Amino acid sequence: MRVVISLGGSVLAPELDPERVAGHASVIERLADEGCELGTVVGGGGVARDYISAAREIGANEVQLDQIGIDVTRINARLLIAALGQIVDPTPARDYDEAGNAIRRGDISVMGGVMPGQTTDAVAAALAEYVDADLLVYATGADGIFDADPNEVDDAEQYGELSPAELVEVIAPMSRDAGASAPVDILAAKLIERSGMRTIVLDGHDPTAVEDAVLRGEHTGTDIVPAGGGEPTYWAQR
Ligand SMILES: Nc1ncnc2c1ncn2[C@@H]1O[C@H](COP(=O)(O)OP(=O)(O)O)[C@@H](O)[C@H]1O
Ligand SMILES: O=c1ccn([C@@H]2O[C@H](COP(=O)(O)OP(=O)(O)O)[C@@H](O)[C@H]2O)c(=O)[nH]1
Repeated sequence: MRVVISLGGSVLAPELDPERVAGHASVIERLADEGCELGTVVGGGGVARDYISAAREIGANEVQLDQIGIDVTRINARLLIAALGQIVDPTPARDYDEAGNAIRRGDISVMGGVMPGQTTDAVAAALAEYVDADLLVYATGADGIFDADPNEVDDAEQYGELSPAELVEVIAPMSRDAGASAPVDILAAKLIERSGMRTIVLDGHDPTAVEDAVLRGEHTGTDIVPAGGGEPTYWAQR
């Protein structure tokens, strides 16, 4: 089973904590031990937002801010690689070919951002389509997609399941500025719609949530189920 995991910066590196990074790396190693082929895409987290807000104050434009964000995601990729030992491609992939080649060799691939105007959510969706993944998992700061930000609105309601077209509709009004917060960005939603990729969005603060979802199909987040997706049997295909 081939899986792409998007580890949001808010779960991997809200601030720098080596134990947190090691916890996520342990889960990735266990998934590899269970026979999963893995591509991992990491976000920028608090450090990226600090850099972006400082540069915005100085007068940087949105593309410059995105470039700063991308650089930080690549540093976070190196941090996760450092925690993953021997079974990982030691260099963060700069594009989808590099990531795909590493995965085909049997290595875990880790990458950050690739180009301005998007976030690592879109990178993960593109990588999942490129390597023909069975499953795409977003480990983020909320337990799925809600009708409002659940960290801001007390009675926000979760969508247990969405079609890819519904996902696009829910995500479309959210901000696209550098450093903006959304569980999945609009380009990611459109790529998921185009590819029909089976996708889960879940709260990744506890790294074992990803393991439960991938190996056992157990999670409390949002399932994005393409038309004709049928029963989610992917975890039985390992
Ligand atoms: N409709 C929504 N549903 C879920 N989360 C939302 C929504 N709107 C805003 N958010 C916020 O988006 C955050 C995820 O964005 P971000 O912090 O950039 O995550 P990540 O680091 O995982 O990419 C969530 O923690 C939540 O506070
Ligand atoms: O392909 C990419 C990936 C990231 N970014 C920039 O880097 C920031 C941090 O990445 P991301 O939002 O994925 O991090 P997270 O929200 O997970 O901390 C984004 O807001 C963008 O400004 C970008 O421009 N292109």
